[in-house]
Amino acid sequence: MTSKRTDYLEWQEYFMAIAFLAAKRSKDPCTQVGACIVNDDNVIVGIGYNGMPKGCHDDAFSWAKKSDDKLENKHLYVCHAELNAILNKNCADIKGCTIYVALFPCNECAKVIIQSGIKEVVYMSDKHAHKCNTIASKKMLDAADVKYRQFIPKKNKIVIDFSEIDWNNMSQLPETPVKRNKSAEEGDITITNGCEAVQHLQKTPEKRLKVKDNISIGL
Ligand SMILES: Nc1ccn([C@H]2C[C@H](O)[C@@H](COP(=O)(O)O)O2)c(=O)n1
Repeated sequence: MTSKRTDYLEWQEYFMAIAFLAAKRSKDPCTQVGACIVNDDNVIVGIGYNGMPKGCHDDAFSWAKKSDDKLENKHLYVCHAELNAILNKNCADIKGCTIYVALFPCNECAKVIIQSGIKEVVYMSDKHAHKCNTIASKKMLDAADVKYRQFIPKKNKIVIDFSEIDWNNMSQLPETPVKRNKSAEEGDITITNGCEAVQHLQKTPEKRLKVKDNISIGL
């Protein structure tokens, strides 16, 4: 029996990665934030990123942070990722859910989180911990018994490679790097990792059988 793969994403990695992927949609030139809301069955019930309200076009409103013209500062207008994730909810209510968010929620988001019934915040960065709005946020979350904890990922990067879907069963090649144990012959390849072998196979399909038969394993 072929066992399942072992390098799949764990739930928390997956949810935080969804939050980070959503952040890729943000037009904020300085800070892109994403949020992902999950219920007790590990079902995603809301996703959001920081952006201007509907109808307030991204090119019509300034993304400035410290403009002399106070009305040019984005903070007056931008909807935070947590707010958008809550407003984007795809179910009647999100009571008892967990929100995964890249940055610790500000005081305004804490209000919405509390009022929505979310019971836990999982965050990556608390870089504004010293600021009043974060201190106030924690004061309210604590008073409302909304738990919060930092997520420390096992891996710093998750790569989404769209070409992966095209791999055939040849991608089930040995995962550990192997080296050639004899002089290279035409068509031979050394598997330095399954990816390279698969890419080579895809480029030279006429050699597929030859290369497959002659793939060197071991040292
Ligand atoms: N928990 C958070 C914190 C921040 N944001 C958004 C709001 C702004 O677009 C940006 C913060 O601005 P900056 O750090 O550049 O002053 O990040 C959010 O959505 N959720």
